[in-house]
Amino acid sequence: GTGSAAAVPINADFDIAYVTPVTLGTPPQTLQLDFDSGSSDLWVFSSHLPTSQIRGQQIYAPNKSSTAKLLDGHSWSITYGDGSGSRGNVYTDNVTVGGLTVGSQAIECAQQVSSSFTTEDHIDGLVGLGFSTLNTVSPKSQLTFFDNAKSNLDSPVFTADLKYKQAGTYDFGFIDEAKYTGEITYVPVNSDPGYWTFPSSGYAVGSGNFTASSISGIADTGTSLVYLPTAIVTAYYRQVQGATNSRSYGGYVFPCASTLPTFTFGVGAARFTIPAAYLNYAPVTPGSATCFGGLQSSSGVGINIWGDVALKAAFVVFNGGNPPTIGWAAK
Ligand SMILES: CSC[C@H](NC(=O)[C@H](Cc1ccccc1)OC(=O)N1CCC(N)CC1)C(=O)N[C@@H](CC1CCCCC1)[C@@H](O)COc1ccncc1
Repeated sequence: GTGSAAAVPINADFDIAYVTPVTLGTPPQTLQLDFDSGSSDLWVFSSHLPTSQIRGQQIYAPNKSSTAKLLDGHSWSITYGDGSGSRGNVYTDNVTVGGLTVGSQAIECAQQVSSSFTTEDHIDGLVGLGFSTLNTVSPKSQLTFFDNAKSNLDSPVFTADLKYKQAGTYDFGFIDEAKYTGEITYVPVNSDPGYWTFPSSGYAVGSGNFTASSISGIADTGTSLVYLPTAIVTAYYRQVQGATNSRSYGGYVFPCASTLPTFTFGVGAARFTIPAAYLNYAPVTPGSATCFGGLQSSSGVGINIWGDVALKAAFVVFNGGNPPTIGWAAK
């Protein structure tokens, strides 16, 4: 089988995250979920949450689904890189994404969410697409939607075609040739950390020379920005008039009117250029003349992350075969 669903930006002014409609249970309950290749829990706002923690989100009510089953004695608790988090209990039920259905998928029902989830009313939960080793359900960890679907997929892959300020798609089980140009460059994935970790072959700032250097990082659809080693990031912002590394704003900022260089990264022999517009991420506060960069240092994060700012400059194939690989193509 195959599936295909839209990835819709949750904010009209800048791409902080993308959500995809997912139907759960019988009769179907549709929620807008953030597909996140940087984590491996499928969790939802649920009828088990105190109403004080719900602010406009859609919820999944297992007791309204004839196919829901409590996973007795199981719980989950997750904390993300930005400090947000959630926890709760677990049901299994049918989950459908873009025509692809998984029966008895673990649906982690939130009983508590952190304030940043309560205030982000466009995200009703997450679909983790990382490796199932990262799943937080205890005492028995659960499989991701992709891992459960894999044996029924025409091909054990999902692809991300994220776009700048417009809807893109996530496809499951097939590679849509119409979504990319040229060849797909595949490189090995180290799944041991549980992320889609792959080697990049180097970078260039604007029209400058390409610096060959092996950079290990993760392809993370759930992270908005790109986080790379400080040496690379300082080389980039040296080319930006008025750029400073602001402690108060938590990263590199610059006058919104500044001209930004592009940023090119290598995957094997292939080269992908992130347009300057993607790197002029957003005003630090609405209407401010100071803007926050889409490229930031990974020194505070602990791992290099190729987030949405980079992913939307390419068509990316997450190949869950044995061994797993990741493919990058121009589009
Ligand atoms: C450097 S990992 C930071 C990253 N979270 C972000 O990217 C959030 C995303 C967001 C925030 C608010 C609303 C909507 C989306 O956005 C920002 O943090 N920013 C964008 C806006 C900008 N002004 C400031 C920076 C992150 O934890 N991702 C995880 C998934 C994410 C969690 C929050 C909800 C949306 C999904 C995940 O893939 C990676 O988990 C880890 C990474 C590293 N070790 C542990 C966990």
